[in-house]
Amino acid sequence: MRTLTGKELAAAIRAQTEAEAAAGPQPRLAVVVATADEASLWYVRSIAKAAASVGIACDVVDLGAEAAPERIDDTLAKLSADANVHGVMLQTPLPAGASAQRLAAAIDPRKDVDGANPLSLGRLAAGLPAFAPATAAAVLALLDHYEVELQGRRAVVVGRSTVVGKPLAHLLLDRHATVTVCHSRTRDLASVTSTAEVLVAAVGRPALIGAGHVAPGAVVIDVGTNPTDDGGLIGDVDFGAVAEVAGALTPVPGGVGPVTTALLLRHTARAANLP
Ligand SMILES: Nc1nc(=O)c2c([nH]1)NC[C@@H]1CN(c3ccc(C(=O)N[C@@H](CCC(=O)O)C(=O)O)cc3)C=[N+]21
Repeated sequence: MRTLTGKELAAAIRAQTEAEAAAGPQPRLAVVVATADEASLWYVRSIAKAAASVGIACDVVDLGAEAAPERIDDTLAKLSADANVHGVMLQTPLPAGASAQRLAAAIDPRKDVDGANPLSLGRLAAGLPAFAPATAAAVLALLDHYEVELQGRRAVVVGRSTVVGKPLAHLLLDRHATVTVCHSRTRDLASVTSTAEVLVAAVGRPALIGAGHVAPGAVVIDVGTNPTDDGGLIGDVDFGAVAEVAGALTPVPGGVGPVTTALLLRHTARAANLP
């Protein structure tokens, strides 16, 4: 079984991004936060730290966990109109009553470095240039890095979220995989996931995918980052059990996560260099 780690790939992407960022005016990323969620705030700190390391300016705009949707909308619109800001990201989760899908429409698609605006998702589906959500892009980057063939192969995505499952299905289709998307209402999940040559778990349920869900030799990508009670992190895949069956598997932590952060910064550098 091959362990597909993301750390080296993330470092390589950051090195490239540092060079791209140095080629023009300093790229600037604005991260809008309206949550007290610990995992989410951890991600924001790690984005800020990684941005600094590659020469990208990062403004964290914290509106507080009680922020009204109108205030979030207004902030996204102002940042989108600010010529000094090249990338705008709205962190999730959001306060009750605020919809990420609705609010993301206020992000200028040219600055939409986490692919959250519905226009970005539509463009992605239509095969037009757009920023893909960094997490979905990270799955493809890992598969490419480890030279996993996609053309003509059966890919199964578990999870249909707007940030991962749906955009990822389009990215995989674009690469000529045969794609099936499963979700909470899928009957007999294991019978579907067992047909996968490439299996991606992106649901947010700790250890949902066990040995019985995986075909021998399959490539398994674990997108889940579920916090544990002891302050650790566990994926959607039962690593120990699936490692006995799979041909290759990404670890959590140290798999998709670091590549996600690196790609968000790459997108920001590219947004800054758009003609
Ligand atoms: N609009 C939006 N886009 C997101 O992409 C988004 C979001 N909101 N809200 C929160 C989640 C969470 N998320 C993570 C990204 C990287 C790691 C990551 O790099 N984790 C490290 C380990 C961290 C540790 O050890 O605690 C790793 O996997 O190696 C984790 C979690 C992106 N999210």
